[in-house]
Amino acid sequence: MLYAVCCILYVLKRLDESLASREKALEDVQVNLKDERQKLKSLETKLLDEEKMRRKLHNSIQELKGNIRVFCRVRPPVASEMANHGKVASMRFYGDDNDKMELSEEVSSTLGKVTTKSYPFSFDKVFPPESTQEECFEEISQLVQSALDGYNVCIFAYGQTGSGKTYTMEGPPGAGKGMIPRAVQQIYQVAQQLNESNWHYTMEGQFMEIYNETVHDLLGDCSNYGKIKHDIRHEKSGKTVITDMTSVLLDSPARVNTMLRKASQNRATGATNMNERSSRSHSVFMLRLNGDNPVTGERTTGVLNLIDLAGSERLAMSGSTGNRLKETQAINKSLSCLGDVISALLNNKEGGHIPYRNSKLTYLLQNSLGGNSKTLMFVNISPLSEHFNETLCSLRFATKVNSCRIGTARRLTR
Ligand SMILES: Nc1ncnc2c1ncn2[C@@H]1O[C@H](COP(=O)(O)OP(=O)(O)OP(=O)(O)O)[C@@H](O)[C@H]1O
Repeated sequence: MLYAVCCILYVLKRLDESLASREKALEDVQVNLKDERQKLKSLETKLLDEEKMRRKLHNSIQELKGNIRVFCRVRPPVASEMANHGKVASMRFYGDDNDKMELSEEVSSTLGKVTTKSYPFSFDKVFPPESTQEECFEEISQLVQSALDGYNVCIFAYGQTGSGKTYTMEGPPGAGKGMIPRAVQQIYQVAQQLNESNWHYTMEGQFMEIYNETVHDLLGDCSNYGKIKHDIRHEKSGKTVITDMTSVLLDSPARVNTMLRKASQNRATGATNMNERSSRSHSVFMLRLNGDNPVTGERTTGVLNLIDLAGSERLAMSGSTGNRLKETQAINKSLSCLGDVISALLNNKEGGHIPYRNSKLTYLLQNSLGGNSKTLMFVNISPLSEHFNETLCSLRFATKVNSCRIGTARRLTR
């Protein structure tokens, strides 16, 4: 009996010891957990600080590069042009930063003496004919990042009909895909990474066309095309609202392809000849990026505008009548207003007048062409000799834009 009691006491003692050591282990685990939580919190704070610093540095770099930048892109000759014995103009590309080009032509004097006349140009970047879409996008991807960080960004393609504007902006599907699908893809990727710093993004896209100074919805019901009047309003918050314009929530990269297809369908509805129409209207893809950080309480709205402008060639006014004359006048007016706005920005003193209201295009882009925005212009040019004069005009217009340096961009916060 005594032996049994001793055994029970012994077992109880061992159990007691084991319990005590488990309690101690639990205590240790709790202390460790507290330490780990503290470490995690300080890492989170560090991550937030680093993200803030990244945004600040990124913006400083963009400002140093200039808030209006101009890239020149020369397309290669296409097969049909080569088959028709198209003559390629003499062009030279140089500069340590791939930022210079020279156009040359042979001119005959009245005495029959042939000399070479050269026209040198310098831009932020020059893309020769062999440049890929990937190379072009690499240069603009930093501006896409700025839109995510809450700045208004405007990227537009300027040039004569057939110079490669649509190819640059939308591009053929696959490896050649253009700036719009690449920008959306980058935004998805970066938005996912920024989730780790507690930033949550939503993206809404609108796609519109300005034809004859009238705004059309390219994402609405085809049967409504041209029947609804859309007004442009700028709210005090800096937001641009276009009334009754379809807005598409872009919650997966595949949506952008569906959206581009829909836009091209609508464009076809509005035109008897799609190519003809696309070169005589401006298309504007407006992507609004709303960022929300519940931890820091920060909210940002950035807008990325990608604009494929109407063909810039000087269309003969004489002989044009009816619709053609109206179209010609509308294109000439809006492109020259764009030049006027840029000149005004160039010469602007604080608070000076900028004639945004003189055309639908400049009014729509008001918040993306000024002190509160970053702007990039692709001037697309044809390589052919027969387009030499138009090419020269485009390069001169772009030079005017390039010498325009606008004020410091401010981030839009909601
Ligand atoms: N970088 C390029 N590489 C290969 N082909 C190109 C390139 N740029 C343009 N092209 C081709 O050149 C032709 C004209 O290009 P595109 O339609 O993009 O011109 P555009 O300036 O948009 O004309 P439009 O004003 O009529 O819309 C197309 O056949 C296009 O595929």
